[in-house]
Amino acid sequence: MTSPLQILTLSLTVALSAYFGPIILSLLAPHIQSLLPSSGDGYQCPPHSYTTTIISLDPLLIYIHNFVSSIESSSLVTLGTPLLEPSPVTGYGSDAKGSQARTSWSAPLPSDNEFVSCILARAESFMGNLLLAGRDEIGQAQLVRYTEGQKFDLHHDWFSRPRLLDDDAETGRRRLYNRVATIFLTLEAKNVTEGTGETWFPFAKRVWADGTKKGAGGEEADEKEKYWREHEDGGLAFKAIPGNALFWVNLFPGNGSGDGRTLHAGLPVKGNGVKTAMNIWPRVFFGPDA
Ligand SMILES: O=C(O)CCC(=O)C(=O)O
Ligand SMILES: [Fe+2]
Repeated sequence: MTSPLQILTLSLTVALSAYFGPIILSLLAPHIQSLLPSSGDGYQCPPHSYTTTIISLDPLLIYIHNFVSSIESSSLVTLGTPLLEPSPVTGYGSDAKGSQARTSWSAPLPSDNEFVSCILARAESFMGNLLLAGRDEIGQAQLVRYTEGQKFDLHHDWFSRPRLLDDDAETGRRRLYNRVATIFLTLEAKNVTEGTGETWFPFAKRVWADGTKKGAGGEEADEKEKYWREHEDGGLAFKAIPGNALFWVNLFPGNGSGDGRTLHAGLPVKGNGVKTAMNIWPRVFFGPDA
């Protein structure tokens, strides 16, 4: 027989769950999707939860914290790893493979994969008014991997002359494009030691570069220095931290020409370090066929 104490306990449990249940659910809701399995089954693109810090205003360079979750990172790495090949260098007019300037591995990522399309949509929404709907494109994502000694020497991501879109070859349309901006996202950094595998911008200056070491943020500024440092040869070097990304604008807004101050390098990964990252290069189109 059920005792009065059991009935009381049961009623209390029901009442408490009815009261606290919705509160607990609403607290968990933003995190539930990122806890789903990495197989892709049942994955639904969650709303973003990144935060941003403006590093430089001119050119615009923004540090993005937690652009992707660890589930998203590992799924992208798993997806792209079997596709990796020696990296081409496309910025200088030809797609030379095996260049000594860029010794990493890379792979285009299929845009129809649910993780890739989710991150591209996130990137596109981050870009806001930089892309014109119906004309411009977010482009194809690229996975890159660096192992011992691999690097990408100083370069720009923009093309010195806009390129013709290969996809137009069959239609006779002649659309010219350039990479208006870059989102460079670190997905994995295994055994990547301090001072190695960084992304270095020799001309980057902090907004608050006024000769003093710290910004107005005080302790907050100290905290942020975990993510980047002043490089001994000038500019700023950003550490490879999984989930975090760099966003910068490659082209001058007025005439669409490339901004030389966006020069950057992927510094060598040393020892048994492995850095895996993702490039997103949104395209703006020019010319009468755009
Ligand atoms: O590896 C890096 O830190 C930068 C890579 C890069 O600049 C590129 O792939 O275009
Ligand atoms: Fe680059």
